[in-house]
Amino acid sequence: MDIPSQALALRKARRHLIEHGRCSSEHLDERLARSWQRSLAAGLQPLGRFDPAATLDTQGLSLLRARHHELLAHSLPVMEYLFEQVRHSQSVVVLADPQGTLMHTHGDTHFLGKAERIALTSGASWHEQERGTNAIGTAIAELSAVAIHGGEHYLERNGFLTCAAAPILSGTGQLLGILDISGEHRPGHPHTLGLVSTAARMIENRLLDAHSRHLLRLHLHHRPEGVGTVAEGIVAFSEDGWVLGANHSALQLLGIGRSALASTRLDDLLQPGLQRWLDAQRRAPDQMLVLQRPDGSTLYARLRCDAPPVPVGRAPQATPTRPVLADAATTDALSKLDTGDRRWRTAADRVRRVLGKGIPVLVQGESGVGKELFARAAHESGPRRSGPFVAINCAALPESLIESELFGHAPGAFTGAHRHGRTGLLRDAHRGTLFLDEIGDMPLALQTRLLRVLQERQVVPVGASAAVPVDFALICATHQNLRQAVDEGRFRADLYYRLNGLCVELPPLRERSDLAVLTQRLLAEIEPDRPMAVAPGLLDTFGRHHWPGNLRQYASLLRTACALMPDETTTLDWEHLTEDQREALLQPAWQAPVPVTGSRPPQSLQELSLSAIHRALENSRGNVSLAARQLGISRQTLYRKLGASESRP
Ligand SMILES: Nc1ncnc2c1ncn2[C@@H]1O[C@H](COP(=O)(O)OP(=O)(O)OP(=O)(O)O)[C@@H](O)[C@H]1O
Repeated sequence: MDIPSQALALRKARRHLIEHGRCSSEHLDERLARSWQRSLAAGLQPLGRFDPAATLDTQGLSLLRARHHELLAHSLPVMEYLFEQVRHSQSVVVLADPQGTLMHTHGDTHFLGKAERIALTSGASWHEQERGTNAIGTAIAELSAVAIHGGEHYLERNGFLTCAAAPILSGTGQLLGILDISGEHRPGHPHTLGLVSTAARMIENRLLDAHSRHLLRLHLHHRPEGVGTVAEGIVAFSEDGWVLGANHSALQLLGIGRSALASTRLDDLLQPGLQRWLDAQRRAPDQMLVLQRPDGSTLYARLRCDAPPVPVGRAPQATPTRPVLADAATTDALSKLDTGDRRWRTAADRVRRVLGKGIPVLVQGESGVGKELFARAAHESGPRRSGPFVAINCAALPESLIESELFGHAPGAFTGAHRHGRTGLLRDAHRGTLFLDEIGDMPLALQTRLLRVLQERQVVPVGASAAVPVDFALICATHQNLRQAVDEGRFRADLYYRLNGLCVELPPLRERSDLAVLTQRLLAEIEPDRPMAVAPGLLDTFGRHHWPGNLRQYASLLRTACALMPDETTTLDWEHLTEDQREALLQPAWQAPVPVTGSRPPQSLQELSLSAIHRALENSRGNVSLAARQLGISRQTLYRKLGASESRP
């Protein structure tokens, strides 16, 4: 149909709808007819007004953004790029959650004013049930990219809009969100749908990569030059070759549907088999693999693995167990803390297996790695979650009080005792979880009493004669090497074995592979109302820092930096850090190898100046003021030059 006859058909369909209160499929294409039908069934009137109650308040919006922080983090740069492409077309770029609630809008300020009047602002819902046919709502209903122009909108009041939206899917096909461009309805936005679909693919690929860090990934295409582009297929698979996730292009290239995920092995789809690729990759990590499909066609691929690859020569399993899909896996409290680090995830998976089985858990890790948060999440993920979680820091309790605090005491048991007695923390944890932090610091005499409680499952309060039964799950934590404490006689061996049912170790921050996502999570918690990001150069510096205080120190740095940032700023950069923080972050620079030049001489003026800065920092042993004085530049210029170099790809 040409444009005038389309417009005529649409007018007829609308008249029919208004006059007869029914949809006429005669004048509409199938998809539009389905959507109008759904809008009608939702009780919406084409000439009706929208209900303002469908907009989230600030708190609701903050919660929504916190819940989707990872999607937001990966989408924001793409949205900015997308907006550059439509800058002069009176448009906004919008990200909505899977229910059609707008989470972020980026756009033309003039049009944003207008958009605000039609509720195209964060917090508003554009679900079909609320607003009838529109690109966001209809893309959700149809689970495909959709453009809705002018009068195709079900509500007449939205007829001045043209919108194009594409779903963003996870590697297992779960709807994560909707990307949309909405603008004034004018003829001639022919490329917008393609643009928004490509941008959605970019976000999907970034998310799939981020979510699959713990898996092996093949990036493939039917041309070698296509690998690494937005058109590439990405397939994520387990070490024993089960396909666990794939983007749309990969499904097409491999000739499989989503239903094949978790039930198909790559060896059945591509030759030569997995072990040969792993061996090839080990010999030449960046080489392009040439793979054959069963129909004889060729695919080119690069293998990526952030985790250590399978040992060479490992025999393929005869009957590998079918895996559980990541999305179908738990959405418990532990998984909410999981930001993708493989060691952290392994610890969480192991703890999940023993929850509710009466096996004590010992969490080890440096101070500030999040042991208590982990223990609390483990409690909330297990069958005792409706019971209490009682956390005791054994190092912080005064020795004179620790016994009565833990075991309770009878009324008037000693001078200063509570008149009515105390139940004690062990009994407070009844039917819940007792978390003993810094267990390595518990005095030896108390270790003996604790051991008795754990063996007999009952407590005798101080000054009482009768024992009281207790029933709690036990999680202990320590930053000490308990085994060594046992060897040195500071910790009872029998208690150590009793506590150590399952021992897991949480990685220090400097060794985590998920810094970007973790940062995003922390920022979303600190600033739920601002979609924040860290400048890439600064994030690289964070990634190289030693972080002796681990997550506690990092969260505190981010918190201070966010507080110092102007309200309208959303990218955290060097200038938002305090002087002390900048100094501390640059401290390791003099220890690290000079990053730019390596063994080759500097190739440009910028490299030359950077190499001079690193040398000066080396000479001043990290003292920035001294290095700047030696170079004859201000401290600000030194930071700026370092920052600029770090944000270069
Ligand atoms: N996954 C996380 N997300 C957000 N914040 C976190 C996370 N893990 C830790 N933190 C932050 O780090 C701080 C320290 O966490 P936590 O007290 O659980 O560490 P810890 O290992 O038990 O420390 P310590 O050994 O000193 O007792 C918390 O107050 C919190 O601010």
